[in-house]
Amino acid sequence: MTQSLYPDFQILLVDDEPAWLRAVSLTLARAGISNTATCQDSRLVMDILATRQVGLLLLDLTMPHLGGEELLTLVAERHPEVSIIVVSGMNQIETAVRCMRLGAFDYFVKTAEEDRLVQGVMRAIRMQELERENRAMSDRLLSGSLRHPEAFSEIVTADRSMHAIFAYVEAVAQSPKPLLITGESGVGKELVARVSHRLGGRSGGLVSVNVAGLDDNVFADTLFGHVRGAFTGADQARRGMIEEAGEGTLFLDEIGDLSIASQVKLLRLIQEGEYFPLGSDRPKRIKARIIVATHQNLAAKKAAGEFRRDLYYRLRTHRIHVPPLRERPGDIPLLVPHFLALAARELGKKRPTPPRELFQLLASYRFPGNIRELKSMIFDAVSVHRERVLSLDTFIAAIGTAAIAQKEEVSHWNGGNLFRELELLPTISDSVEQLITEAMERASGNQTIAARLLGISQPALSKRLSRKEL
Ligand SMILES: Nc1ncnc2c1ncn2[C@@H]1O[C@H](COP(=O)(O)OP(=O)(O)OP(=O)(O)O)[C@@H](O)[C@H]1O
Repeated sequence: MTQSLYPDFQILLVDDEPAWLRAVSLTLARAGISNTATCQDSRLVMDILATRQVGLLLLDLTMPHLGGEELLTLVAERHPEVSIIVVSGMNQIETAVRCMRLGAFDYFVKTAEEDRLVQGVMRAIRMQELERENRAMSDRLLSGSLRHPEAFSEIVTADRSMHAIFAYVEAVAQSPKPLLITGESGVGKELVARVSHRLGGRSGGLVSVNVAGLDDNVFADTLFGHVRGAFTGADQARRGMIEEAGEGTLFLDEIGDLSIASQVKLLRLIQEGEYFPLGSDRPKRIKARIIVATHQNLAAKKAAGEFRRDLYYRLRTHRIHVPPLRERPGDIPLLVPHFLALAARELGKKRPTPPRELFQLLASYRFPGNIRELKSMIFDAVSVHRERVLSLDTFIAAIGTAAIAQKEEVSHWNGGNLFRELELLPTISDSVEQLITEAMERASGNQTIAARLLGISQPALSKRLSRKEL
């Protein structure tokens, strides 16, 4: 079995003393830092840097032929992407200051404790990882191209903002930091989370938990699990979802609904990377990546004191906002045939042809339930349809009901009187005329649709239109 090396880049130890090289390699290997190489001749270092993926250099200062300070100057100038830690036999503050000025990341004395050196190396590794991640992310975002366009095939869209989201999802897919996905209900947040998991190339699966409505104890039990006897009724130990996710992804949906007590638990989990199963005093490490989603406005919840500020900042390191369907109307003509084919396949029917008016009707609607709503409208229509051409009736019925529901919401907010704010009232005939004109505009001139929006029959609308020659 081949063991993977850590970190992804090589750490080169340079010193003319073989005993020191061996000792430091061993110390680092014991701390899990295995991707190391050694070099006894400082004159070879520049060639090695030109040919290998070195990210960090551990450099002695006193070496024959090419001294450490000279080499440090050369590397800092020609390979600014490589971090350098100086490990010197000399405990002189002036030398340390000079080295830092020349570009060293850190300075250690050879007699210092092993632990301090290991911690310094870990710090430099993390910094390198962060820089590499940022570089990769900007390269990909700037090039605008996707490395794995096939991963996004489930997400049907031609919208530019969605393509920008794809590039971002790809860029941060391998980051260990959490990913926050916001957007109205039904816009496709879970779909984005699934693609992100797939692109992360993680060895475990994707485990989804909807945290809305979970009280704090159930939240902790669901995520952390419990040991046998942890509480009355805990006859068996239970693995939590974190363990289920293993080295995969833990997707927490509806994070905006989390109670403050559970927010504290989630914050600790993210900060410390550790958790305690209920009833256990032995901490476990989380290996999964966390993705969270919400349809709520977290910034507003934070401002209202309903969402913890520290958790909010932790979660928003990588964030995506998926726009609602009404802001990408160009996607409707792509989504309709996609869902028609899907529905026909799932319902074992022939794929119906959508009537032309369907697109006008859909374009006039705001889709508060977004793509999920469009999908279910199409599934409904296909399930009742018999003719070759799809009937508009189910759509008109669905949109009519939803439009009434929307109107009720609006009238609730405005106190139910559209005219109260007006100084001068329009005449009845002016109001009717404007209402009809607005409905016809929203329905792109389709009388059947406009009549549904107005709550009258099509012949009644037609009569009014011809009467007023609107
Ligand atoms: N661009 C898209 N292409 C194809 N199907 C989509 C697209 N966006 C969403 N869907 C489908 O719409 C439905 C809703 O998507 P999803 O569950 O991802 O939304 P959500 O934003 O997570 O919703 P909620 O906030 O209610 O959890 C799913 O069946 C999903 O497959």
